Amino acid sequence: MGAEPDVVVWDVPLRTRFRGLTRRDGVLVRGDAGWGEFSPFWDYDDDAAVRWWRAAREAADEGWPAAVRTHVPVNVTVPAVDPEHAHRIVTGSGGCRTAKVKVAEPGQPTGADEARLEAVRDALGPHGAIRIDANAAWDVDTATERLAALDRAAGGLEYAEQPVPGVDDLVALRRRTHVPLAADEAVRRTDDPLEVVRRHAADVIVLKVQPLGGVRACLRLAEQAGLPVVVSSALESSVGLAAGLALAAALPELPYACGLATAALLADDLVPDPLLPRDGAIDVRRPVPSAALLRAAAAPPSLVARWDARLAAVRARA
Ligand SMILES: O=C(O)CCC(=O)C1=CC=C[C@@H](O)[C@@H]1C(=O)O
Ligand SMILES: [Mg+2]
Repeated sequence: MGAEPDVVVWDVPLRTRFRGLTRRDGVLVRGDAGWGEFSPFWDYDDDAAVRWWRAAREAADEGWPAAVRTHVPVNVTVPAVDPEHAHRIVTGSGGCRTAKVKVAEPGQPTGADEARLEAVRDALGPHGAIRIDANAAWDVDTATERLAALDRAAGGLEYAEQPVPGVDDLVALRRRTHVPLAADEAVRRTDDPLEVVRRHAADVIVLKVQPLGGVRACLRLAEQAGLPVVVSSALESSVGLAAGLALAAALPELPYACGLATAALLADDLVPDPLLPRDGAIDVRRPVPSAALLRAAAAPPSLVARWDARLAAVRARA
């Protein structure tokens, strides 16, 4: 057997369609500190992907700052599935007491979101917390009306993540709803991630390690923001999730469950001991990929060629 390669292109199926995807792919790179993950979604251009590359290099070359906690409470992530499926996902989540439910999926009939939220409430019980994520699907009027209806259907919403697209819309909506608002795309898809904070556009900010350039970059943002932070995944393998976990573990305060339980959405993983919750929390650790699982998840040659070209373009910009 030869030495293991230091760059691996992987490709695994999802259990359920999520964000329009049925598979997830990316690159692992190995450095002195361990493996890092580089897996920008294909709708991020090469300039935007530079931050994802910095996060991968930080993981591979430096590792992460010290943890101040040993486990991180997480939400179960419920894709835009039918009510029975949503119920099963929550009851099989590994004890999560918070659920994040995707809503406003294009093409779904009226009432689908309400039915999913009722099922999630039934599965969680009265003391669980339910948050929704609309991925910027609504305008301000629609969001005002939908948040009132979904707040009722859920028996109370903890918050709504990015119900409307931009900072202006969040500011306007915030005056018209009592549901707290979390900013995700308004933080990770902009050159000015703190605009939401300066303009009082959100109650909570969502931080994702790869799109924001690494654990240390996120820790700086959290400190400057001074708002509650929810660390969420970018649907990574457990290698990439470990960086999110390291961020959540290093934050001085962690008032909300984090969106890091997404290994459950992947049908395969790259490590023998994926980062899945037990009793609603994930233990802070850094799992190591196995050669056998990397071989099993190896991408086909056409996809390897696409990633090689993308890596070269992004590294030239970094
Ligand atoms: O926050 C979670 O519960 C899981 C992560 C998650 O929802 C997302 C991961 C990756 C891409 C995004 O479209 C999506 C999100 O919008 O937050
Ligand atoms: Mg989101």
